Amino acid sequence: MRSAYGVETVRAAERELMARLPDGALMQRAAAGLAAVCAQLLRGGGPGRRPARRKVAGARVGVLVGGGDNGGDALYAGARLARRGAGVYAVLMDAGRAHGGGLAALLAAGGRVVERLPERLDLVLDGLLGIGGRGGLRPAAAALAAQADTARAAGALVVAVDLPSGVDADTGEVAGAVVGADVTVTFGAYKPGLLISPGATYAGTVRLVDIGLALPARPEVSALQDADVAGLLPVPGAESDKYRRGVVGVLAGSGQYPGAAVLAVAGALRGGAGAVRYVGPADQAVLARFPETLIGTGRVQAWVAGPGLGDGRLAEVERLLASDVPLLVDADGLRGLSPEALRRRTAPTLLTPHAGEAAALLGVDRASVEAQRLRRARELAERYGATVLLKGSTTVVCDPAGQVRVNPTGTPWLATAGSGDVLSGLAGSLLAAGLDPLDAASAAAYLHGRAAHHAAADAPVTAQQVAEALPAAWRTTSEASGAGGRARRVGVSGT
Ligand SMILES: NC(=O)C1=CN([C@@H]2O[C@H](COP(=O)(O)OP(=O)(O)OC[C@H]3O[C@@H](n4cnc5c(N)ncnc54)[C@H](OP(=O)(O)O)[C@@H]3O)[C@@H](O)[C@H]2O)[C@@H](O)CC1
Ligand SMILES: [K+]
Repeated sequence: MRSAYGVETVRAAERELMARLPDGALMQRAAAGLAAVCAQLLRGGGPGRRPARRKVAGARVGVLVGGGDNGGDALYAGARLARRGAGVYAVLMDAGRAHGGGLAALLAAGGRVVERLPERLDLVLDGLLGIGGRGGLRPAAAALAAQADTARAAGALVVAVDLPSGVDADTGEVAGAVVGADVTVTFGAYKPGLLISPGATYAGTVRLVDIGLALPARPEVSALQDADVAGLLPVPGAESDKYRRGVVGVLAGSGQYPGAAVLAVAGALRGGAGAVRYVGPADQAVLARFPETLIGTGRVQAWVAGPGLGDGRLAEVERLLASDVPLLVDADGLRGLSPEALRRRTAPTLLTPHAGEAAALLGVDRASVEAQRLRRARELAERYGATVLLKGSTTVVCDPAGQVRVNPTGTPWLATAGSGDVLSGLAGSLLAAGLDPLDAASAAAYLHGRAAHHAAADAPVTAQQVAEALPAAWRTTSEASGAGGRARRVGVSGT
């Protein structure tokens, strides 16, 4: 699991640790880790944007230095690289405020202060601002961010110190100019802004340097990895039958959108429930494609309601809202949903909106959801008293208690018609198999992204192909974690 902590938590942990260490020790730990990653990149061990130099000596390194400790880290790391023979050129955002010790170390190691970044750099360190940055970059910082972009376009690797300057550490929000990094070297803990777009997009590959912080057990945001997901996936035991494995009901499709029913069932069949029950007018289309589907109402352990329903069947969604069965509501089912109806529910509810649907539920515009994914997902979960999976560039899952997971496996190829229907079927199936909404939603998003990678292989992909690749995604996730066959046993009670 990748665990991310917000600025206040990191600062508190830093204070606690600094009180027990000699002055400056933490910054030296950070700078040493940063310089080690830079040396590795210069030797060719990273995302290769230009031919590897194979050595640090003779490399040309630019350093953008802000007025706080982020600039201090960058200066000390620059000094370490200069001592190893690199030519290091520092541009100070505000000469009067650059970290004194760091600047002295850089100059003593043979580094130079220059007015602007020189040409033909191999690597640029972005030490403009870290967790002390607030709001959009001011003009002087924005001008230096633009210099980083120019150097990057000319082939330099850009390494962000702690986080790309211009990214909000707590939310991933970006207001205006920002540094686009190839690699971010972050200290002590991942920050939420490094895992959530748009921030995650600017961070590139994130490397964590341990500086010895003691952090709370519960992270503010986490991103599941293979082993976590493998541990959640339901595996039938010898005593399982289809009912014990859980039955998922799918209320989807309409005369206008029969395909949504087929795709939701396609996802549900690959999600670990023992059987899928379909209710709606697209039964012939569903049966033609999946003869194993049960048709018509009957007992289920979870419902998926909404994909392709049109607006004629909202009364059926309302009936499910009044039931005591776990319920996933997606797409058309989300229209006109009332917070009161959800809050009255005794069983868990999972909402799976995309940005436009989330915007409608919150009464805000879509752009504000895209720009503030974490904030908006939290708001939705709180207001509706439900777990929310907000689909998009970074899928964010948030439960009413404020636990947040972000999905690391997404791909832009998933922005294709019907892929959300597959996801809701899959997540509903995991709910029926007994996972709680937070786990069902985050495991489903993970597998769904993985499946898209399998199916797309860097080319356009259809929702049906994503559904068909789900078993391969399931297998690779289990195998990569070494948990093949050892995941949790399912047996749903009360069937
Ligand atoms: N604490 C520790 O133990 C350790 C901390 N470490 C490192 O310290 C970093 C945090 O350092 P920090 O607190 O000094 O803040 P930092 O990120 O340098 O930014 C402050 C500067 O930015 C400026 N500024 C702010 N907003 C701005 C904007 N929008 N546009 C432009 N400028 C803006 C602000 O100016 P001011 O608002 O004061 O005028 C001030 O000059 C952390 O990320 C990590 O790298 C590591 O060494 C490990 C040990
Ligand atoms: K930075």
